[in-house]
Amino acid sequence: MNQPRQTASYLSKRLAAAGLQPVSRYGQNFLIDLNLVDLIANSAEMRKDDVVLEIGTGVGSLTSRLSDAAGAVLTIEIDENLHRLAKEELGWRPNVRLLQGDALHNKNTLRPDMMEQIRDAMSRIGENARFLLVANLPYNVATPIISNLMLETPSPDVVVATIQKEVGDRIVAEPGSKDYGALSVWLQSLCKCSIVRVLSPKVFWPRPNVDSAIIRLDAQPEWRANIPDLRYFHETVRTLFFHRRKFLRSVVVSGMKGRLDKRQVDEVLGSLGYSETARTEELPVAEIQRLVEALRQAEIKAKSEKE
Ligand SMILES: C[S@@+](CC[C@H](N)C(=O)[O-])C[C@H]1O[C@@H](n2cnc3c(N)ncnc32)[C@H](O)[C@@H]1O
Repeated sequence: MNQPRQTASYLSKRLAAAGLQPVSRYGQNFLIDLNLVDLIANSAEMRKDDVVLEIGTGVGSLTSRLSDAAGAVLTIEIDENLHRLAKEELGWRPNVRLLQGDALHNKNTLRPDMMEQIRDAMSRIGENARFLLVANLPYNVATPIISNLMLETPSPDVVVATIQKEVGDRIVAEPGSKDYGALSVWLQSLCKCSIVRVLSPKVFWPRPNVDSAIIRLDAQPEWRANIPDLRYFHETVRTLFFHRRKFLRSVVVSGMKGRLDKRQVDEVLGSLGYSETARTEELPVAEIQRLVEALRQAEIKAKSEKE
């Protein structure tokens, strides 16, 4: 089967022939530079024992490259019309499964049957199977998709995704910078994070209003194993960055309300040597991990004292 020639005019004609137009609420900005579609696929360094999840099939141009390189591809598209078009293009490929629907079950969870299919595909491939997310993600849901995927079983070994550049900057941000926040700490605690390429709006049709970036995340299982309670860590990091401008002490006191009192919070912060004027956004990732674990232990102690 011929690969679609993904230029803006090819795509607009193809959609028009099906009576369709890009739907902006679904973040339908299609990559029209085939070299960049290749760059995304190549950056993932796929193997035949990889199971790849693609969120946002579109008309399937990245999907066909994923199918060529990986063992199995599960691709999901929210738009019924695009799902139908992609099925016509890709339906003959034995290692591609196309799902129609929302990849997110709600803002904190991915669609359970999608994850079930990933697990099934991995068990079919066997013990060397890896799980990858490779996608040109819809920008409005890129952050919950990547963040929540890290809490799933399996979580991805590698993520290569096109996202809004601003989100990419937040992912790789260093402590003390304006972009450093909960997303940086969460993902940098679990993965080596890098920006592969910044993309101008020109390489998409229709053009988005913002720059984009291809990011790559490489999971580090030994880092993950150092975090005793991932869900607690995820939630608490979000709490710590909720009020960026406040001092750490007042952020922790308000975030831990009903769980730890002021004296208990001061004990934790004192034991870690934080001054009155410390701020969360200045703390390196490893220090935030230490702080969250100390808060968790203090909560466990406080609960056991109540009982
Ligand atoms: C940026 S486009 C990428 C399309 C194609 N993969 C490409 O590279 O040109 C994002 C796609 O995700 C789809 N989409 C948006 N929200 C979605 C969601 N919650 N679940 C699944 N697909 C979604 C859109 O309809 C759109 O086709």
